Amino acid sequence: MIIKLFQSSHRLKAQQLLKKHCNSTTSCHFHQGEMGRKFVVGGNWKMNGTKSQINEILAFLKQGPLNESTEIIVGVPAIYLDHVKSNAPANVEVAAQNCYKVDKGAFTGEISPVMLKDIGVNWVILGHSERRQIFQESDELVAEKVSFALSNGLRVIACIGETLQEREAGKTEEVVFRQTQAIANKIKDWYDVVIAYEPVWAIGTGKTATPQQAQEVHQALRQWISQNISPDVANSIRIQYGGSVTGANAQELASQPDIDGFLVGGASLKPEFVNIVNARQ
Ligand SMILES: O=C(CO)COP(=O)(O)O
Repeated sequence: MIIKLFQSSHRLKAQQLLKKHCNSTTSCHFHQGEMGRKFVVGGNWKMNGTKSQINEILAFLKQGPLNESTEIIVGVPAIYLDHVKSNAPANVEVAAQNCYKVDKGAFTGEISPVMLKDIGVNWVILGHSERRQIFQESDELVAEKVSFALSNGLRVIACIGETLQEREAGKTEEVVFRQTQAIANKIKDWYDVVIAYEPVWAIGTGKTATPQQAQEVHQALRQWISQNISPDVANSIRIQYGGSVTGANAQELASQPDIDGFLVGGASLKPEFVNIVNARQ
């Protein structure tokens, strides 16, 4: 069962079971430090695609080839979730791009985690900077959504990241720690959370963070998580980088030790997404 959990991406759960196992036997060969984090690449389609364009994306995903050791998730506009869920290759998971913090009621235009689960969708992207900025979602609301989605059995890609102004004011770490703390205030278990670090200045601008800039933030965040949440969570949680990732820059970014995958916007609509999925050698 532990091995199965590892092969899926419930690594933290597996790690905790292993820890118990290691404490109860003297002949255990597993040690925490030996446990890698499964590379995870998400395609965030945002508000793009007609049914026929989506079928073209599904066709290149089917054609692949897609690295079997990478977990792949596509973030689909709500209206096409059911269609993509029914037509995506089996190794491609489907995510919503948002959901609300209650299960039903008078919330015109919203969708709930219960509805997502009902059509077989197991993932949701929450707190994307476009939700935070254009739709004024606060740290508090994002955290409430993360908590509610998790408690309904969804797995969450939780997005954080600083604006250009914040970076230039030297506030990058302060912002990403604050956004993560807001989530930490509302959840206990991080098994089903992937964090996407997406510097706002790199989103859709063609200005990718350099591998060093991204690694620096990922490493600082992991250290912060170790000190403020737990060393186990820090060791296990996957941190994706997002912001102008392309087939051309993915490989070098993927070689950084604290970059565990990507959340890809524009390039996830194109066949080069396959190269990004396969970027971790
Ligand atoms: O916002 C993003 C993914 O969520 C990144 O978008 P781009 O890859 O288009 O910069």
